Amino acid sequence: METDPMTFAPPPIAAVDRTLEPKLRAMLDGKAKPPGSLGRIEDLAVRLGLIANDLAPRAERAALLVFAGDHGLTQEGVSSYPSSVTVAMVGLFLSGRSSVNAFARATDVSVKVVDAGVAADLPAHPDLIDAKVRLGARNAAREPALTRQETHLALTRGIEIAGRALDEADVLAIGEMGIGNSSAAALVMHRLAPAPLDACVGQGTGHDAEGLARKAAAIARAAARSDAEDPFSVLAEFGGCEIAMMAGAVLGAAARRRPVLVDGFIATAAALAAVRLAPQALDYCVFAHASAEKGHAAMLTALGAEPLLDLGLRLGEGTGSVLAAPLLAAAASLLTEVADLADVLG
Ligand SMILES: Cc1cc2ncn([C@H]3O[C@H](COP(=O)(O)O)[C@@H](O)[C@H]3O)c2cc1C
Ligand SMILES: O=C(O)c1cccnc1
Repeated sequence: METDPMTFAPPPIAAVDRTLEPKLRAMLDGKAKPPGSLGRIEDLAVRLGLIANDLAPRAERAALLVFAGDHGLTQEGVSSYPSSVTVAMVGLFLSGRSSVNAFARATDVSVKVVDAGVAADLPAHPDLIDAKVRLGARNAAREPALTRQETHLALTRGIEIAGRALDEADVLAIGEMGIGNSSAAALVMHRLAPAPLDACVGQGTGHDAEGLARKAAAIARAAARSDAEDPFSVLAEFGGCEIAMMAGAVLGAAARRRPVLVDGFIATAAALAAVRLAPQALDYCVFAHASAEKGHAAMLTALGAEPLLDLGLRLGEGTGSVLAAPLLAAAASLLTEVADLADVLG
């Protein structure tokens, strides 16, 4: 494993070979349907073919990793919920009774939780991956959330964990749990989109006017503390454990030439960091949905990305990425299972 924190090198990621696109389009046009009649599902099928570099991509089996971590920034009152909700929700994910578990059962997606940096020791569980970098990121309003060594470790573990998940799945889906992480994500967006702070700060779990002003002021203090703008330093200063590890997971999936379904605002901030570390990683990201969180639309625009769904979700956990997983399976099956019109007409 790479250990020099000053020299994080993303894994090799191949840019997709677009010469395959006309072939994929011709295949889709030849199916037993009017050309283009399946709209954006056809575009998705093309993307999956390019990602796999294969005319018969696979996308039936999706695995969700929920990256969990805490944030010292919560000491500044940035969230309307206490940090203890993070560990409580991890327990709920493991008992199968959260929103994302319910959606994952409905869509046949497997769920594992990654302890990237929850601020409590967690008992072992078969669906819990212990990748803890530290017991919660530091308070970014006062000091860097992570050291460079910790950031390096988080990225590296994310790459490895994604690789292992993809030994048993075709598609990686990412989601997160971490009270305070909409603030961390706002800071990542601010530096890496880049965008003015007020375009990046939103409600998160929900706030009244006073709460939102307190959140914005804490985020402004964190931003004033560091002028970091390279992606590795931004993850260290502001991102924290689960955002840095999710960025690693995006790189890991891309290095394996597999699609990664990116959830809402916080997961997209992690994907943005991954793309700034390795621009080719963007070809492998499928943005699941347009979150209702302020800032998500502008972050997607900065990435040149168009989300699949628009359902007004603003939860996280991977709820949006899990709901989008069947669309990938359907798109791939268009290429692999649907007859050609010429064969039907004889
Ligand atoms: C019960 C509960 C379940 C959640 N599941 C996801 N989040 C979401 O809310 C958090 C981010 O919002 P903020 O920055 O305002 O704390 C993250 O944990 C995110 O995944 C939840 C939040 C709560 C309260
Ligand atoms: O878009 C998201 O993923 C989101 C929005 C608010 C709070 N938690 C997550």
